[in-house]
Amino acid sequence: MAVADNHAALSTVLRLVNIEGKGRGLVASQPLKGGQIILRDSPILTYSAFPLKRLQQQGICSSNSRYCAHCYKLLVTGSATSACPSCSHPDDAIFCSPRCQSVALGFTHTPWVCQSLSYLRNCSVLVNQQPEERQVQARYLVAAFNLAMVSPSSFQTLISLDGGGPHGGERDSDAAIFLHSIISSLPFPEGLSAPSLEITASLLSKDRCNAFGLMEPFSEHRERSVRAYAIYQNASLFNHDCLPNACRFDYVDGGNEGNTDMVIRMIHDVPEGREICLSYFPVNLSYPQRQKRLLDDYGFSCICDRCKIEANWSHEDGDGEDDTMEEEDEEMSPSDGENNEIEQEAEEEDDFPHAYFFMRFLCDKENCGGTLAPLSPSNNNSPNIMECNVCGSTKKEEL
Ligand SMILES: C[S@@+](CC[C@H](N)C(=O)[O-])C[C@H]1O[C@@H](n2cnc3c(N)ncnc32)[C@H](O)[C@@H]1O
Repeated sequence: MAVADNHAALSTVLRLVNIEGKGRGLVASQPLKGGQIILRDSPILTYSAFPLKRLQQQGICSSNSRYCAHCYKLLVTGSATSACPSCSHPDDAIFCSPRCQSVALGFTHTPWVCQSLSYLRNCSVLVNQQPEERQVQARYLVAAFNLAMVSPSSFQTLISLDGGGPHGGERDSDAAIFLHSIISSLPFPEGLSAPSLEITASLLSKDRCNAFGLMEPFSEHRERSVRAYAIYQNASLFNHDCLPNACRFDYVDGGNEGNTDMVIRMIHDVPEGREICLSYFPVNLSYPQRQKRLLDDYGFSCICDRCKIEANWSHEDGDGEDDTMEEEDEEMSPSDGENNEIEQEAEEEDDFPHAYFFMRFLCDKENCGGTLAPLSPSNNNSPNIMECNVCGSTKKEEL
């Protein structure tokens, strides 16, 4: 059933529908081809993924890199930058160009944001006694309340996003109580009161369910980490599947305007009417890791076809945190006894769709774990060239 809402400009190839057990979702309104771009979306809100106080001296911070405080492009050492006239913090006030600075001062780095971030950075109970995640959540709340002031309609869009079901806000209730007490002391402009605890909790749940990480540049020698988070009005409507049929590309360090736009491309062909899903994390996570992430962050248990199969495997990694599929394969052992061979054969048969997906669409570059999708057929690209959405490498598909 198609749903009426304010996403009219969504895309001509996607239809917004209600899907039982998932809320809203997007389906193909016509047959779609592998590589086809089905959505381009600009963020309604972005914020830095770095804590307010980077603890580099203790080796805790994962990156020494600096990014433009507005568009999050990498700032190359020695390149000309431009700074906020009222503050000089290297994470929050350095811009890659006078243009970014001028847009930021009227929008993302207003005097109120500038003052609020300085205030929070001096808030000892936040920066010295709380986990780094809490500091990043505080940044997000500043960005969200600023959005309410500079673009009330975008703030309404943010509030309208899914927050992980009716109990979504409860997952962050401790964080909400703590952050609300701190945020209430921010210097809100005259005539504007601090938001209620309920709004704070609701905003945190929107962030948890909808923020996409803009990753730091790929390196074969370092863990992937996030440089900034971005929330998109339309890309937030894609539901999750552990074997997705579309994936996201971004080109944060490329291009000029719109470098934080998200591009969603089809991984393979699908018929009209098929739901289009992304994977909310790298596809090579193990079953326990995926289930934990989905329950903790998004509030649901995944029952996609891949999870139905993998639920019957034995999972020995108790904490479910560290192992990817490749590592887990070694740990997964069928139960002892004469049925071993039969179980093994059944597993291998059931595995087939996964094996095919991993062989064809999982990037095999060291430390990458990205998904491969064909280049867009509309740009006169040679057929069968696959591009990785993490490391950006391309390879010709052997058919
Ligand atoms: C980014 S939103 C996706 C759009 C959302 N369904 C809506 O109505 O706006 C993420 C939320 O969608 C729901 N969701 C996404 N994928 C799902 C799935 N495979 N099974 C059940 N619920 C899902 C969960 O409530 C999740 O917190």
